[in-house]
Amino acid sequence: MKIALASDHAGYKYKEIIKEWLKSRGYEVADFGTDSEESCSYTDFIRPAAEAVAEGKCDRGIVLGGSGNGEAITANKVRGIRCALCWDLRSARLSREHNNANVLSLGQRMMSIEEAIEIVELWLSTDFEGGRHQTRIDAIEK
Ligand SMILES: O=C[C@H](O)[C@H](O)[C@H](O)COP(=O)(O)O
Repeated sequence: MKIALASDHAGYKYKEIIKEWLKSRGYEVADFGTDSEESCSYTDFIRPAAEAVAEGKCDRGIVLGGSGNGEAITANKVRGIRCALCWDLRSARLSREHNNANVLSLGQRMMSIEEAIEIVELWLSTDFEGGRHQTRIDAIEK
């Protein structure tokens, strides 16, 4: 599975750690930046990552910022993206089971790196339930 990864300066540290974690677990990673903790606009990095998922060049996306809010808002502007801002294991699990989220947004200022990796691991391994939830996703896409 190929993961599009992106952050702004406020999510950079976690992005780098999560990148190595993903590679160690056999995931292919496309890193869309940013490449340092120098202040920047998350839109420049998150949008191309979301587009890569929407275009099928990557299977899933993970975006990071200080809160994850602006990153989720940006990703969700791209048609076909269902980006979920997750803050714990339950929100991550439900974003897959009910929403078939194809992009995960996390806030580096909101959780420890251990919590972030636990969330990533669960999010990547949880399947969509389909059924009544697919009907709702179809309505969103229309
Ligand atoms: O929602 C946006 C993200 O959390 C950004 O990472 C955050 O706004 C960046 O803030 P600052 O420029 O103060 O580091």
